Amino acid sequence: MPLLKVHKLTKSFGGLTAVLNVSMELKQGELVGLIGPNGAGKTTVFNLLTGVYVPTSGSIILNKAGAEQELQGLKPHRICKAGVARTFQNIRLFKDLTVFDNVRIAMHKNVRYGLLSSFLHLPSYHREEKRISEATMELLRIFKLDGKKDEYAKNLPYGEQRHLEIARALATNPSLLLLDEPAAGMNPAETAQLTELIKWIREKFNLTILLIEHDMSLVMKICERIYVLDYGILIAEGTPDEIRSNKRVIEAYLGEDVGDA
Ligand SMILES: Nc1ncnc2c1ncn2[C@@H]1O[C@H](COP(=O)(O)OP(=O)(O)OP(=O)(O)O)[C@@H](O)[C@H]1O
Repeated sequence: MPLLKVHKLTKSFGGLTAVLNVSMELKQGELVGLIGPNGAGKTTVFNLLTGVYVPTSGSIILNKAGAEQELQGLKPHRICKAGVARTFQNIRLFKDLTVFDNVRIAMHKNVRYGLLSSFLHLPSYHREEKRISEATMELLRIFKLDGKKDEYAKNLPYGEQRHLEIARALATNPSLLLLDEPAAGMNPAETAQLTELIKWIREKFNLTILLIEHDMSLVMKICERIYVLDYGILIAEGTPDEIRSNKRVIEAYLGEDVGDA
């Protein structure tokens, strides 16, 4: 049973159909790319998967430990709780909070104390807060941000803000991670480093990853499969080699000489 099953997903905005009958499946542990020209509908697919938009039609089914859950129509926080986390094309951190608090707040999705014990500051509250602080620091160490835990997010260099956004997404303990253009704005050295990091976190956190990316060196290097969108329609699906040599994809998006990894 796939981890995620998307069936005939459609989203129209008035007269414009941004996504039409998109079906895709992600197996547990896969690292899959979603590519296509500007305006093809990639971010709209992410917004549908995370509850920012309600689909016009179609279904999104997440399978967790053998139980299927329909996600379409759920609010973003319910979808996050179900195990889907994301980053954004334009970084959306809590810019006026510290690096530590950005991650700590995301961890609170999984708190194990009730409102009453928090109000009364019972031992269970203190135990849980300690656990959250330790787990937050552990994540910051992984992303080499522990030395900057007290800095405001807005003061981090761009590349580190992108890392912090991924750390914050992981703090919600997802089974599916959606990365929207994680390499945008990065130089080649930063992109190479990010490529390794994405591979590594997949193993470490037992994740399934779907990523949107225009940097074909990254996509072709780490994705096992790739879906290609054009004008809201899936025009191809396959391995990096199949996509590289797909005539329709070359015409719509890649051009003749792209994609050597
Ligand atoms: N909220 C909205 N209201 C109206 N139209 C929208 C909305 N969101 C997206 N669109 C339209 O849907 C289409 C797909 O946009 P989308 O942002 O999903 O493309 P994309 O593939 O992510 O592009 P890019 O690579 O440039 O980020 C575009 O024509 C866009 O203008």
